[in-house]
Amino acid sequence: MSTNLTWHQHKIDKAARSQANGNRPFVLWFTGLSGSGKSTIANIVEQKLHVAGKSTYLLDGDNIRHGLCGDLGFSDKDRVENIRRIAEVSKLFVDAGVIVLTAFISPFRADRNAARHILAEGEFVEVFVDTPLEECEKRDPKGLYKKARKGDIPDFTGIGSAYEAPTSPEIHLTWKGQNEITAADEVIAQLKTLGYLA
Ligand SMILES: Nc1ncnc2c1ncn2[C@@H]1O[C@H](COP(=O)(O)OS(=O)(=O)O)[C@@H](OP(=O)(O)O)[C@H]1O
Ligand SMILES: Nc1ncnc2c1ncn2[C@@H]1O[C@H](COP(=O)(O)OP(=O)(O)O)[C@@H](O)[C@H]1O
Repeated sequence: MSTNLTWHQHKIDKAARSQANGNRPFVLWFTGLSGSGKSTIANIVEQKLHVAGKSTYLLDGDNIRHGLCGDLGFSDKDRVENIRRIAEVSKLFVDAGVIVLTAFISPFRADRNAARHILAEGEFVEVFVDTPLEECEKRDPKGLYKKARKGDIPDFTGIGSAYEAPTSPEIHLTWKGQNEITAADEVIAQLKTLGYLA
């Protein structure tokens, strides 16, 4: 616990940086099972935002676990800390006036809610990539479900570790056989409806 600290108010603030960037900054928080399509869809959404002239940054599970969260594993405790750090980093990017996309399983409801409260009101947009376990397991892009079924990854999400589905996400992508481009288009359309994009 750090003590004897004083918060510094800088002359250039979030509003000034957002205006310079021409963005309303917020976090687009993708959650879903491994293989549900978080990274794939977030990548396409980021490309679309970039082409539209927005400042963006995509924080992706596997990448962040190579650096910032390289000391964390997949115990419940480590996943809680993983999500807390991602939320704090997202907050810094939002403060910089950037649209942040995050692609983490973020399996626990309480942690996603905690992340929401680390951001200011209206800055957290939860996107539930609702792809059934059977489909994720069929895709198995990294062969991890096969390993988990063999017992080699005992705490794998959806098999030996829980995934708590969001109850009221801002955007709910229910997979019904549509491809990733259609899913990304739906995210952009919903962001417009919700007033995040013009
Ligand atoms: N035990 C276990 N459970 C789930 N996932 C595992 C596990 N071990 C390794 N992986 C790989 O790590 C990626 C998930 O990392 P995250 O940081 O998103 O996980 S979490 O939000 O902290 O639960 C996840 O990536 P995605 O498939 O992109 O979701 C896996 O590639
Ligand atoms: N509708 C879809 N949406 C997203 N990904 C899809 C879809 N259909 C097939 N895929 C494939 O499923 C895999 C999803 O992997 P990934 O995006 O890494 O998921 P996650 O980040 O949730 O683990 C990719 O190989 C992608 O090409």
